[in-house]
Amino acid sequence: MAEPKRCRATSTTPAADLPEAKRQKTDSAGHGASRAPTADLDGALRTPDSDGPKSGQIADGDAVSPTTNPTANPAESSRQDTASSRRRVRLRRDATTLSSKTPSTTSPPSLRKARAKLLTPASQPSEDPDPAPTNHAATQPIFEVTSVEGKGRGLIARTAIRKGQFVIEEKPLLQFSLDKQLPDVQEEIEKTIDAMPDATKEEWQSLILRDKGPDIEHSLATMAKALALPSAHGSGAVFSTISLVNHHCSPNAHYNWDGRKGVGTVYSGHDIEAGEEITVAYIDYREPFHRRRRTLKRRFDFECRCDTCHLVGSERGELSDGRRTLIQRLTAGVRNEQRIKEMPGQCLEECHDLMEIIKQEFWKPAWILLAETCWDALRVVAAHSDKDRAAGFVKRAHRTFAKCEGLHTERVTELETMMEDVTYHKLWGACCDMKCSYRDRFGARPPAVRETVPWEGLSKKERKERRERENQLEELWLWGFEKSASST
Ligand SMILES: C[S@@+](CC[C@H](N)C(=O)[O-])C[C@H]1O[C@@H](n2cnc3c(N)ncnc32)[C@H](O)[C@@H]1O
Repeated sequence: MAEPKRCRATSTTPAADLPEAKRQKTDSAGHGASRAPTADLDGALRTPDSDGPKSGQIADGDAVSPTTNPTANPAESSRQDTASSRRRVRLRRDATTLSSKTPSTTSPPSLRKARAKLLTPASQPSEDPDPAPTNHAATQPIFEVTSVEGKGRGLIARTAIRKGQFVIEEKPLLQFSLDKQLPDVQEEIEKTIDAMPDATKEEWQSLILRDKGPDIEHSLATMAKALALPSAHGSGAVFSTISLVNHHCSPNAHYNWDGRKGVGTVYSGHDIEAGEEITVAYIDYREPFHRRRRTLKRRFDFECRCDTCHLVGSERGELSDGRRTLIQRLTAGVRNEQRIKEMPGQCLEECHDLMEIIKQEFWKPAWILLAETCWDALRVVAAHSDKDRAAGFVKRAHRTFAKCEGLHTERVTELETMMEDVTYHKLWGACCDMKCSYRDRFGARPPAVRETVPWEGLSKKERKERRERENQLEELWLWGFEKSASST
């Protein structure tokens, strides 16, 4: 077994960054405050994909210049400082005019509780059956780099990794535009490599994929593309360790670009056993087999050897491909602005179906896809000012995204603001001028989550059953699907 590779950037605990996260939250709240609550749905509606690259999918966008450390540029950071102080001034102005909508500076108990839960250190025993992002790796490497049959090198878990556990965070060795033509990328990369310190150059050299044959070794651009994962504004980033994580079409971990820190992060998507390979998705893995294969060949020049691609017969065709096609179709449907406007009830039901199919297709739930569906459902109910459901979706989306991406991403910060006041959603009330009632749009109001019958006089067994039922109801309510709760 190969010597474990040293991972460089695993020492930042989420708790250590809390003050900075809070500052950003205030900024984000200001954004919300400055937005008209009845923004036009057509203009304001944003698909989650347009927020930046998500789910390991490479997004198209602006070019970025290659750099080994995007945050180290003093001119850039002073520009960011000026921009953020200008934003704070604007925020204060918004706060005076919209004082009734501005969240209090101290977090409400619900938010404090949620944060505290998510920040439970890994070393402390947690009561939470579904624990939150933690940072074991700071003290003990939780993976090793070793060779994996048919895939070259890969990351193998050394210890059991729990769902939502932090695996690694790393600054890229280099970044380059994914939109440019190969010769231009080649030039861009050559310049960056020339400017690298010797140690970084060596790290880059060690990444070179020998199995791609002699040609690829001569084409830096093709090599970099084969190693790159999405980063800021449609650029690709090559990492010393993260670029060694192999692809899987039902991955057990989630790669994300943290634009605020300028680092790539990996969090486990579900429990991973010691000895199991840690995998992420390089592409949108909701696609059916043939499309995934084409995209992987075109962008990364390899044929996937994961278990999902090795399914045969109807297991792959009718079942896996059928479900993934349906997942894609339903996802497009629930993000369609016209449908959100005209048939929100239907969209919400489809979000529910979507979650069920996602749970069926991925033998361990694909949490990031569930979180994105929750985010989609939130947009539907927010556009129609459904406060009850929106609060449930916000809570669930926050919890799940925080597990997949950590606490610092734009989306998680935005959700925290909404946990204080859900009407900060960009689309809040965008469809409220519609001439139909709440009942027409969503059906009857959701039933109360907690039963009002008193507990006195119940036997121990009855109390236990009641508690279980209430927990079940609460779980469904958290997902926002009260209708299902009443039908169970
Ligand atoms: C970003 S690198 C990952 C690290 C690589 N295994 C190495 O040894 O350096 C991507 C390359 O790994 C291999 N690879 C990754 N995932 C794979 C998979 N699911 N099936 C087959 N090969 C894979 C392919 O050769 C691909 O071009």
